[in-house]
Amino acid sequence: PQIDVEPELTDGFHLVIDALKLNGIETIYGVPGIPITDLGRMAQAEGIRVISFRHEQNAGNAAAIAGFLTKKPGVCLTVSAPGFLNGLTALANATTNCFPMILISGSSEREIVDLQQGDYEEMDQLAIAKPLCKAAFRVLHAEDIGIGVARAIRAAVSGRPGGVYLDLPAKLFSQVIDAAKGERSLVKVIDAAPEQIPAPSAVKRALDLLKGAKRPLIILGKGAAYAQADDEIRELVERSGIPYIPMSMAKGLLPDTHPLSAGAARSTVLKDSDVVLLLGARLNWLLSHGKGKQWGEPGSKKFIQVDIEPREMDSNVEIAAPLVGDIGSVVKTLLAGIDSSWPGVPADWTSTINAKKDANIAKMAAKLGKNAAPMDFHGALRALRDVIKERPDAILVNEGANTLDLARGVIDMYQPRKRLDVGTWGVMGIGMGFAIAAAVETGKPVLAVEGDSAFGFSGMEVETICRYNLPVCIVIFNNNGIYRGTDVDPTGRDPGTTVFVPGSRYDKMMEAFGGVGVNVTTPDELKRAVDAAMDSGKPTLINAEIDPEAGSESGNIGSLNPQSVVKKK
Ligand SMILES: Cc1ncc(Cn2c(C)c(CCOP(=O)(O)OP(=O)(O)O)sc2=O)c(N)n1
Ligand SMILES: Nc1ncnc2c1ncn2[C@@H]1O[C@H](COP(=O)(O)OP(=O)(O)O)[C@@H](O)[C@H]1O
Ligand SMILES: [Mg+2]
Repeated sequence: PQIDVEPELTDGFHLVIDALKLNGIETIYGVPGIPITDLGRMAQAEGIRVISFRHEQNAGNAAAIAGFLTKKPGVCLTVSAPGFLNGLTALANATTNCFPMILISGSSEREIVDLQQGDYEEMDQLAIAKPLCKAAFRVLHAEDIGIGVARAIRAAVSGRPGGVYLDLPAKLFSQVIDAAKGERSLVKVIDAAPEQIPAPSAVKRALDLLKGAKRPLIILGKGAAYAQADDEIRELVERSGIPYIPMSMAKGLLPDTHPLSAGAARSTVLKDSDVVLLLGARLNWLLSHGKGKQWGEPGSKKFIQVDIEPREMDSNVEIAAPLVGDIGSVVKTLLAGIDSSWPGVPADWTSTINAKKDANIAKMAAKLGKNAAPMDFHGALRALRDVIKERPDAILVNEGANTLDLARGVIDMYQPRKRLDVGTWGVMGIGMGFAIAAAVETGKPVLAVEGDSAFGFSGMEVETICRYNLPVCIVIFNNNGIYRGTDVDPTGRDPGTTVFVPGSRYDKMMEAFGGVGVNVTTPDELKRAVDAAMDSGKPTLINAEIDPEAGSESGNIGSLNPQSVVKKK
């Protein structure tokens, strides 16, 4: 007798999970809710680590930095409409910073959205996401899930990495198809981020320029950190003898204490260099667009730019030697050209730099000595500088204004991809998302150095940090306000617009969820508390009391703020 065998079936839920696992996605950062609550549960049950946050922006920031750290796209999963919108800031920030991530959001049914009939959380998410990210796709049929996930992964990591939006309407998940057909529909992405070998003519043009330089400079950007070509980059600096400056998230590619680091002589080398080799760094506002007095006489510079994105060339100033390719491939070919014929770097250039460096390091040292209460930024930062020197594999997350600008210059980094901060946008709120993903992706201890305002953008995630028992030590530089803690309302009615509750104790927040809370008033107390946190690996929040008078408005970028010239009568 014919035994009717039920054909084995699969559905949208399982196909999404199978597609992610097939492509090596091991973690999802998100916030549960309709229509993706069960997707998260099922993913967890099938071995994907699912980290549930308190706000989608933080989950998105976690996914973005996971992408930067691993070169695999970080995945953020949200509900439709408001959850999707909360994830968009992180998706746009990832795209701006060239971090590979995929924002997967559930969405309303097309037929209802397109007729604007008022679905639950109705929004045309795909249309809204498109202008804010590198690529955006929607999947309507279960048999297309494999291709949809594959396209999202390749778009996120190939060429210039960036944010990708993947729109999954609610009805897709419960669509059922034959299991064998489903299996065949899955795509394992081959060579998602293909090497892009530079043209030999472009390499020769760049080398000729470098060989003729009297005062060459290398600028390492976070693209160079992302490339994970650490040995080649170090070899390029050391074999050529060319001084370098690291942009913020490129610090640690070579130790900041390296003899060829010109970080402490930044203004000298930007002004007096004659050939500048940009490695994964854009000439955007962070480098004054390659123009103006800090770059010396107009036309006094020749730029060589190494970038995977051809259209980056000439974005701000003329690039004399564009070198298009992935940094690993480009640096390998440059190294091949730095052989016995390499003329080396003129001694007067390196000695000029060293003299300037020594003077600036001495000036800084004088500021770091104070060990009293109330702490100023420099006293507190000296303690944290010593922690990182003793624990070079700890990951430093940093945001704020003074807390960011001063920490960048004081805390030396010794290993690549260990400093994670506000990046190209200078966005506040990345702190806890970055700290959580850094701990989850690397297992290393994380030190998050936060301005008290900056912390406030993502501070509710201290509960998430406790729930997963992550080795995160948060230090809040509590100067009682944004930039400073001294503004007053001239009418006397309210507090000033940039101050907070005096004497606030953020450490009590961490205690509320079972973590360790500490209040410190001197650098020595701060050092002891951070060391204890690093040794214990327990979630810790240290409330570091900083003098509200310390610091300056908007840190180093106060000049960007428009000032009113009209004094109202
Ligand atoms: C999303 C967002 N909102 C607001 C700002 C403006 N902003 C804000 C609000 C900063 C916080 C500075 O205060 P802080 O307490 O974090 O640091 P310091 O007091 O140590 O300077 S720094 C800065 O540029 C921003 N960059 N990003
Ligand atoms: N693997 C890579 N190879 C080459 N260039 C890369 C790679 N990954 C990213 N990039 C480029 O690196 C640049 C990073 O610049 P930017 O974010 O301005 O760095 P920073 O802010 O540190 O100066 C981007 O233009 C991006 O296209
Ligand atoms: Mg502050």
